[in-house]
Amino acid sequence: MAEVILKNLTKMFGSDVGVEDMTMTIPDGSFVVLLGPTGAGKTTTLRLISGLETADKGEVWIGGRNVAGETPAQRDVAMVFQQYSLYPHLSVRENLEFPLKSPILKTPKPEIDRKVNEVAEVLQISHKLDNKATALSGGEMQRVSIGRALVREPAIYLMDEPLSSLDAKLRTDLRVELKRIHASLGATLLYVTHDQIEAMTMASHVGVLDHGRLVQFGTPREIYENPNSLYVASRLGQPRINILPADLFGGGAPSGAINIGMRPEHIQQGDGLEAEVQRVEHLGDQNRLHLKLGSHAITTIADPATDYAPGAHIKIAPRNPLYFDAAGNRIR
Ligand SMILES: Nc1ncnc2c1ncn2[C@@H]1O[C@H](COP(=O)(O)OP(=O)(O)OP(=O)(O)O)[C@@H](O)[C@H]1O
Repeated sequence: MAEVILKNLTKMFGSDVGVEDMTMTIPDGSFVVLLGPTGAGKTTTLRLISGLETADKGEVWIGGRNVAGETPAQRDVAMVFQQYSLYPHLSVRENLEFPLKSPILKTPKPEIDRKVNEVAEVLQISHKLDNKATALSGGEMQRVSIGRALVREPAIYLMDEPLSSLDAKLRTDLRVELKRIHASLGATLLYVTHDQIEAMTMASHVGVLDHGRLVQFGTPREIYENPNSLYVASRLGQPRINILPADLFGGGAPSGAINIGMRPEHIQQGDGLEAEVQRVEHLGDQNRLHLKLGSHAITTIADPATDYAPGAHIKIAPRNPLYFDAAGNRIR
C-alpha cells in the first residue's frame, strides 16, 4: 500500500470546475472519505488519481512516484464504482479471478483460488461463485464488483459510493467488513460517500470539498467538532447543525459574528429562552424535538424518558456554540 499525494491538481470541463488547485496527502494506510454535495468534484478526484482523467495542471504522486503519463493499469489502483461493472459473459468466479490473471501480476493458481474464496466469503457470495454474473440481483452484482477490487492489493483502493445501491442490512455488514479489511491489509483507501454514518464510522480522515476545492481535511472528530466554516459544519451531523442569528440568545457573540451554530446535542435545556415544541420523534435511544423559537426552527435531542408533547414550552440556551462571520468563516 502507498501514500498518495495530490499537488495543486486542477481539472476543468469547459468553464465548469471539476477539481481546482487541490493539494491533499492521503497517508499510507489511511481511510480517507471525501464529502461534498453533488458536483463538488469527488468523482473527478478519484478519476484523476486512477488515470481515467488527465489533469490540466498539478501532479499525482503514488508511493513516491509521479504517475503523470502512466496508464490506469500502471498506476496500480483498484477502483469500485457506484454502479457495478462486471463482465456479463463470465461467471462470478471468473469475474473475481480476472484482476489476478493480469499478465503484470502473474499470480499462481492456488493463490488465486485462495483469494477468490476468501473475498467471496467476506462478501457473502460464495454460493453464487458459479453463477453467470448476469444471473444475480443488483446488490449481489455490486458485491462482486467490490470483490474484484478486494482480491488485489493495489497501491490504493478508490471507491465511489460502493454501498449506496445495497439494502440497509448489507450496507451495515459491508461497512464493518470494509473497515476490517482496511485494518487487516493496512490498505490505503479513498472513499466517496454521501452517507454520514459511513463517513463517521469508517474514516480515519475526512476531506470536505466545495466547488472542486478541498476546504478542510482532518479526523472525523476534528471536522465535526472544529469545522472551519459554516459550509463544513453543515456537511456532518444528522440532524444538521442549527444556524441562527448570532445575537439570538443575547450577548456573548464575538465581534463580527453573524451566525451562531448549535449542534442538536449542544443545546442546554431548562435555562435561557422559551421555545415551543412543534413535533417529537421517538427514536428509541433518544427523542428528537423540533422547536420553534420566535420565527426560527430548532432541532434538539432529549432523553428518551422525557414526554414532551407538541405545544409544550421548554427553555433552551446554547452550549459550546460555534460562531461564523458574514462570509461563513468560523470565528470562534
Ligand atoms: N466528463 C465530464 N464532462 C463535463 N463535465 C463534467 C464531467 N465530469 C464531471 N463534470 C463536472 O465537474 C463537476 C464535478 O463533478 P463530479 O462528478 O466530480 O462531482 P461529485 O462530487 O462526484 O458529484 P456526485 O456526488 O453527484 O457524484 C460537476 O460540475 C460536473 O458537472
